[in-house]
Parts: sequence; structure tokens; C-alpha cells
Amino acid sequence: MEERLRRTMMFVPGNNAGMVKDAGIYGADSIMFDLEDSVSMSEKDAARMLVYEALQTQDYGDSELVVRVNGIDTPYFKNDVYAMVKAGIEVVRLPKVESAQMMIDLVKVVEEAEKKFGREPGSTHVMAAIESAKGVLNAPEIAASTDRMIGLALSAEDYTTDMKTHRYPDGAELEFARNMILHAARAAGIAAFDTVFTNMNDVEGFQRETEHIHELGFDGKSLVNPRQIDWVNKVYEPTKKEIENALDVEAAIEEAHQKGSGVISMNGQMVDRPVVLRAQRVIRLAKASNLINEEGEYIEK
Ligand SMILES: CC(C)(COP(=O)(O)OP(=O)(O)OC[C@H]1O[C@@H](n2cnc3c(N)ncnc32)[C@H](O)[C@@H]1OP(=O)(O)O)[C@@H](O)C(=O)NCCC(=O)NCCSC(=O)C[C@@](O)(CC(=O)O)C(=O)O
Ligand SMILES: [Mg+2]
Repeated sequence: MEERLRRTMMFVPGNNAGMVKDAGIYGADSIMFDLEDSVSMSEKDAARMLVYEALQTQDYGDSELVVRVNGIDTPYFKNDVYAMVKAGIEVVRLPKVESAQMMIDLVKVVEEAEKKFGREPGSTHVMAAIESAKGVLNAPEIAASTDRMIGLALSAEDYTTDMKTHRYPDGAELEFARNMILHAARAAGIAAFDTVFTNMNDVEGFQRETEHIHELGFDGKSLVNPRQIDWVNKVYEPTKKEIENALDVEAAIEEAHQKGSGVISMNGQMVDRPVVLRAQRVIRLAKASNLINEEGEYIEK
């Protein structure tokens, strides 16, 4: 199956009826309804009901549907998971994950809910938000904790609090966590999401951070505002040169396969499996940015 693009995962406060209703119009790769920290204690039940209703009635297009449930040690957790699985959510994101056992405990509740509400067993995926030093150090075992896992996310607001620091423009305080999470995710074959950027007025800072995490190899970022979607997509958009090279690689490897070989030389450059996999990712990103037409050619903008 073709790997899903997850450049943009937008938080939508679960108690905001307007935002929940319109969340599908912005074209986020993933929409993440939040039942946790953007919802006050007094609104937890109302938010869960609002999101449940919206999942039954709204059309969110091609966006992947994710919910951030309340923490496993809260009184809301089980009701959140049951309601969201009943509504057919695609991914449950567990916040403040510090151990593989927390993911195993989540999956147990997801399994119960799938059984109770007649959902296909195994159809609900999960992901972990890493928000503490303990979570970062245990990232490899968390990433490998269950077959349902689609990704790890860095949650820098809680993480920097746990580390007794705060966020700085150069992001030095996040480098260790970013590298741990990225390596743990890649070793387990799942996605890695960088953290939210919360200063809406600092567009330059947002772009700088996105370019940095794109270079490191993250799949994308968690976002708090629809304006950030285009900014991320722009950074992840391949260049004309990258696209043309990827199309050449695809053609070259096709020719190699016809000759019964897995490797070929293209303009003096060896083309083998890793080069092909990178080219395929460039082509997927180019298609998502409407930069390749039906005939598989680059579209000049
Ligand atoms: C930031 C701001 C207040 C700015 O307000 P503003 O009013 O300036 O927004 P504008 O740009 O003017 O809005 C223009 C139009 O877009 C609509 N619109 C805006 N935002 C939308 C959205 N998110 N979803 C759908 N629609 C949206 C809006 O309704 C309007 O629609 P309309 O009136 O029709 O034109 C607003 O965006 C917002 O509330 N964001 C969500 C905040 C949130 O969820 N925080 C919790 C998650 S972080 C966390 O918990 C930390 C973490 O846990 C993270 C981790 O774990 O990763 C960790 O530890 O790090
Ligand atoms: Mg948090």
C-alpha cells in the first residue's frame, strides 16, 4: 500500500463547534480533534459529544481523522476512546506517553471498543505524543509497542516544561528529543511528527523551524492554525529539478526491470532501490502539490 502523506496534522479544539464543523475546508493531511488540553474540565463531556456528532455528519474529504483523547490516568480516557472508536475514528493519539505499557493499555481499550461497537478488529490505529524526558528516553520501545502504531509526535510545550527550560528560536533545547523520536520512529517504520509552533505572528520563525525538521527527515508537523498548512506544504514541495530527476529515476528503473536488473546507471549516477524509494516519495509529494499531470509530466507553475 502507498505510504500516506502526513505533512500537516492540525489540532482542532473539540469544544469549538465552528472549528470542528469547518475543519475539513483547509486541506490538512490529518485533522486532529482535541479532547485534551484545549478543552476545559467543565467541557470534557460536551466536547466528546460534539466531536462524536461531527464524525457522523460532516464530510472531512480526504483528510485522515485523528483524535487526541485525554490521558490514560484521567477519568475521561475510557469514555473518549469508546466514543471515538464507535464513531469510526481512524487514529487515536495518546498524550503524555512515557512507556510502551501505556500504548499496550490503550490498545486493550481500543480492542474492547471495536468489539463492543462492531468495528472491524484492528481498524483503529494509534499514535503516541512524547511530552517528557521519560517519554523521549523510552521512544524506541514506545514506537515498537503495537502493530497499530502509525507514528510518534514530539510535544514541545509540555516537554520543555518537564526539562525546566522553554522554547528558543534556534530550537537547541529540542535537538536531542527530535533526534531520538525521529530515529525511534524510523527504526519502527512509522511516521515522525514535529511539534506545534504557537506564535502566529512569527511566520519567519515557523518557516525556519519547518525547513529544519524537513531536512532532519520528519514526515510533518502538528499545527494549531489553518494558516500553517500552506507554509508547511510549501517547504515539503519538491523543486522542479527534484521532480524531473525522480521521473527519470522511475523511467530508468522500469527499463532496468525490463532487462531483469535491479540497478542501472543514469547519467553516470547509480540508480538502485534506495534511490528509487526516495524518487517515489518525491513523486508522491509532487502529486500532492499538483506538480505532476495525468501523463506523469512536471507542470510548470
Ligand atoms: C491559535 C489560535 C488561538 C489563533 O486564533 P486566531 O483567532 O488568531 O485564528 P485565525 O487565524 O484568525 O482564524 C482564522 C479562521 O480559522 C479558524 N481556525 C483557527 N484555528 C483553527 C483550528 N485549529 N482548527 C480549525 N479552524 C481554525 C478560525 O475559526 C477562523 O475561522 P473563520 O472565523 O471562519 O474565519 C487558534 O488557531 C486555535 O485555537 N488553535 C488551536 C489551539 C489548540 O488546539 N491548542 C491545543 C493544542 S497544542 C497543545 O496542547 C500543546 C502540546 O500538547 C501539543 C502536542 O502535543 O503536539 C504540547 O505539549 O506541545
Ligand atoms: Mg501537551
